Amino acid sequence: MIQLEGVTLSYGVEKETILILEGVDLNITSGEWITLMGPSGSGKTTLLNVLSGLISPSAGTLMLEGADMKDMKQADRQNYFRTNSSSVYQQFRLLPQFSVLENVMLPLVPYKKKSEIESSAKKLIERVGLSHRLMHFPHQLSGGEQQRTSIARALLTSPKILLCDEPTGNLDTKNRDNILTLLSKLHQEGLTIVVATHDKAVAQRSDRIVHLKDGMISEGILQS
Ligand SMILES: Nc1ncnc2c1ncn2[C@@H]1O[C@H](COP(=O)(O)OP(=O)(O)OP(=O)(O)O)[C@@H](O)[C@H]1O
Repeated sequence: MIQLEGVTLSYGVEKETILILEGVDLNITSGEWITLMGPSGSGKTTLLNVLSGLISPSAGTLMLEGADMKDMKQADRQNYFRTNSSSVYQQFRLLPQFSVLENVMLPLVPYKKKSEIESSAKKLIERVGLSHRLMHFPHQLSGGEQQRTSIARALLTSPKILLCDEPTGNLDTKNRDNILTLLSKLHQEGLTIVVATHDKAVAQRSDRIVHLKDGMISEGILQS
């Protein structure tokens, strides 16, 4: 589905070049759940940002469904990422002035009429168990409810790959388990998932753990 070969990312800060990712090789197969683990600053979020198209590698190859990203027109590339991948964040990133329903509808508001999006959004809100919270605002929700709202929002575009950055980082154990159960169901239904986390309980649900250290993949362990 997505292959990274020798992906390197560096930033120029003042006169220095800082290497954030170095020669990352990673093959993400359709339907698998990969967990990225590694110390703080090892490059997990940066790698997710490369996978979501937010950052382009400085060197190396990113193959999207067999096509080299470098050979794609910018509009095709943007369209690929917009329609194939969605992200979930530790801080939820819901818009405070909008209701649960409005937040979940947001990704498609620029592209479709609201009347066309509303029923899909409501189905997803039901899916994450929040139908009774439709018109509530983020500040009226618990952390777990906010994260379930953000997952519903991420699913609105029917992505093939879900990229999650510390999705349970702000949650207590019960809410973490709810989110993990939801992610596991989505995975069983065929969604490809990549999660960056420090939490071993999250990693245990995945097919594969990829360890990052200083921007390099240090090992990959296959779980039974
Ligand atoms: N725009 C930038 N300019 C310069 N350095 C950056 C930039 N973005 C990230 N970095 C650096 O890249 C390194 C990797 O950051 P990243 O956020 O990917 O790590 P991480 O593994 O996700 O960390 P954490 O577990 O703390 O979230 C860090 O040293 C960070 O300071």
